[in-house]
Amino acid sequence: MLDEVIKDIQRALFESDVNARLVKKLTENIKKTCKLDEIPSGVNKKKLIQKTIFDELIKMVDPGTEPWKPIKGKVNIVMFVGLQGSGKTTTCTKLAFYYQRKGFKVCLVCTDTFRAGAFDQLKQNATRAKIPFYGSYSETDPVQLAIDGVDKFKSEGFDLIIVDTSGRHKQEAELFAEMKQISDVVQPTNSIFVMDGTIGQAADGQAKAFKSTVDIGSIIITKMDGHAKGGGAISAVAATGSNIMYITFYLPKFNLLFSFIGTGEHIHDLEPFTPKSFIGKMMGMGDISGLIETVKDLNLDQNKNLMENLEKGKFTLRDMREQFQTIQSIGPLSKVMQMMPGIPPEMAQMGDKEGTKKIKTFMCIIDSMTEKELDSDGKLFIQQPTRIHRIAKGSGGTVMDIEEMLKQHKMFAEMVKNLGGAKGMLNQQGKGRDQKNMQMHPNQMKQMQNMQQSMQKMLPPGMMEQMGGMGGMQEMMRSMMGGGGLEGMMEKMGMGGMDLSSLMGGMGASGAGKKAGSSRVKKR
Ligand SMILES: Nc1nc2c(ncn2[C@@H]2O[C@H](COP(=O)(O)OP(=O)(O)OP(=O)(O)O)[C@@H](O)[C@H]2O)c(=O)[nH]1
Repeated sequence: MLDEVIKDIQRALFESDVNARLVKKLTENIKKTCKLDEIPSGVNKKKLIQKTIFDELIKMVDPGTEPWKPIKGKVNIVMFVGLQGSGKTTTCTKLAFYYQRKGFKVCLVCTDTFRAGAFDQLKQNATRAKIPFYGSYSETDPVQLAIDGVDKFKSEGFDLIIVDTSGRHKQEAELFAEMKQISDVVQPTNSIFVMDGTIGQAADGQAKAFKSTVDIGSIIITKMDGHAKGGGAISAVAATGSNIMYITFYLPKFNLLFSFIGTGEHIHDLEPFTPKSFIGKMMGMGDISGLIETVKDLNLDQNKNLMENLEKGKFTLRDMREQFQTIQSIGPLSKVMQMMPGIPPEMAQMGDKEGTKKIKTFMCIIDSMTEKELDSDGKLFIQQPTRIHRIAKGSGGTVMDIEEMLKQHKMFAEMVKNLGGAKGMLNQQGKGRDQKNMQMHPNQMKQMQNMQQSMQKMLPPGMMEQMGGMGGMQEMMRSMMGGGGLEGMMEKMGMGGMDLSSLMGGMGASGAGKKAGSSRVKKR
């Protein structure tokens, strides 16, 4: 069994052009660690093999050091370099947006005078993301632009100044000379090399050439969109774009640190590179740490009004609107769903359109409410149904939409009330840790069932099965309500610390793997 699995993985890695020495080392390590003859009966050998492969793959992409991170309150100057079309300008805005969300005072400087339209592109991206920018239509000297832009933003107290430089189609002396001059005047705290993830073996030469000209601190690999195909260990390795595999497995050996990966053309499509998450996603295990980070970025506990209301067991329509707004700020729902183990990307995409549309409709409805209605518990709509018709007219939503939204709100409001406010919830969390089968009040049970039913209606077909059916969903919800929030939930689902074996068992991820694997076979 082990030999078979190893052969599969070797083939996949060779097909991906991964260096033969690395493949050999990986094989040796797996054989050394995974001594199947010595495993007592009762231990699931398949799971053990998968866990070993997981650990070994992580070792292959993990250089053991953290890439550079900006420090808040200091002037951090980041210079972006890379060939034309690698995705530099797009990635500059993505990175700026990423740190803006983390509370940095961020800005962008365009020094690309080579490509017509480069400044317009940066300007458009930056304006959309509300990020201050500097550039010029008349100044033709990139070095002067760099000096002026950086000076301006330094004097204005920005703590992260991102400088976009121009690219060329290939590695040319002119490009490197310009890059060096800008680097000399700007004195970047960190230079980031942006590399197109689809270039395969050309990555070596490119990385070496750029690294020998400026002191590159880290790499962002773009166009990794295809890599997140779910799947069991081996099929997923094969399903992964071959060129991307080559780069991710090979460049850490050059001592080049990956900081982020670009996963699409939109501003939200940037993810920190962490070996565990990367390999986990590759194996169809979701990205738990990414999910936790995204949730932390939302700073839900800093929403004073909501927290105060929850503590009192209150949940108004205004609170609901704030929740919708928060959800929107993290980008498309599919981004979050893709991080969840067992949900294949194509399924997440399916949920995206409908979910986002519904949230927009609900927000328009809430925006048409009066202050009194917003701060209410929604009962006044039952007492005076004419309010519903008024809102339908003003919001463009239908009476049915409004009723559906009010029903959702009522369900959550009652749940908050029944759980006895935030204090009650905390008590339940404590209990939940010790009690395997948390005792619920009949009211709570009913709320939970209602919630399950409406969630089921909102989920795309097939997703319910992915989540382990109604039983899986019940377990997840019980964990959410009683087991210490998201992290507790992961722990209960057997995903604390991304333990592969329990994950495979707990989530039915191998089933998702089969699907992804088979679609790959068809493609070839
Ligand atoms: N699918 C996908 N496309 C990307 C990604 N990053 C960038 N792109 C696209 O790649 C193309 C080139 O990106 P740019 O940001 O214009 O490239 P650049 O390196 O700034 O090019 P120059 O300014 O000419 O040097 C654009 O169409 C981007 O939308 C990514 O992560 N995934």
